[in-house]
Amino acid sequence: MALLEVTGLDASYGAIEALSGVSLRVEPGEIVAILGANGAGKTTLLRTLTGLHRAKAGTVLLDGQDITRRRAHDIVGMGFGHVPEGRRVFAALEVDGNLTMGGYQSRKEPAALAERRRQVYELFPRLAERQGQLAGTLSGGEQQMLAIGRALMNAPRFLALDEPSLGLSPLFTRNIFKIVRRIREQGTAVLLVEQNARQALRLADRGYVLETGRVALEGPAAELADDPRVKAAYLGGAPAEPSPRGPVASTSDNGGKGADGS
Ligand SMILES: Nc1ncnc2c1ncn2[C@@H]1O[C@H](COP(=O)(O)OP(=O)(O)OP(=O)(O)O)[C@@H](O)[C@H]1O
Repeated sequence: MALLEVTGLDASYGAIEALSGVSLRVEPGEIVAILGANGAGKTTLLRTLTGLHRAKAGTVLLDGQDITRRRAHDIVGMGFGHVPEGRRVFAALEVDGNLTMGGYQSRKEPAALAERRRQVYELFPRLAERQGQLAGTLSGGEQQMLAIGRALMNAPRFLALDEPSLGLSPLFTRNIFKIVRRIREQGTAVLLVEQNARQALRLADRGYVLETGRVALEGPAAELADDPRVKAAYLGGAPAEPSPRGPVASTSDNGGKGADGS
């Protein structure tokens, strides 16, 4: 059984249909990348999976349990971690206080929490050095580390990351991608939304390309990286022949970043 099984997911904002019939799965221990141009529905997908936005139709199963209309708080408690776009750390709290907030649901298990805190600091030595620093004064890359560390305080079985490399230098980006690999090695499956398609496909086992709210392409990451349509739209390759399944989103619509997000 897949760890995450999404079937026919629809979501909208008033009259705007943001997701139409999205189906995808993530197996235990997998890293799955979600690619797509600006406005393709990637953030809406994560927000709908994590209960922050209400699905209009479809089902989301986490380890066989229906979480489609559960509250965000309950979904976190079931082992689904979410690192939202834009980091959103608690700026007025110290680094360590942010980790405490992340582990709030396990507050009655102090020994387990202490062990997770130790693991987070081992994963992010830079945060360990800054335990007492106010989160709002951390650099962007450090805030991203903290946002990931905070989500890990719940020991998630499954972690959804929304654009973890956004706005980071190439060095920090490489570091974050290494961390994602280590998180997987520690047994957490990852759903990774990224504009940095080249690196995301190198890291991921499989991927899905979203186009105007629909899954336009899916497959093993290596096959996607080799697909002429993906190359043309996301990897800075030569323009592809028109797709029989419709056009893949245009290269000019990637937020003004280079094809690999640098
Ligand atoms: N709060 C909202 N109210 C109305 N429309 C919204 C809202 N949030 C997103 N949308 C619309 O839903 C569609 C999908 O947006 P979404 O943010 O999920 O895309 P995305 O793939 O994450 O884009 P980006 O890469 O630019 O972050 C877009 O057309 C967007 O304008």
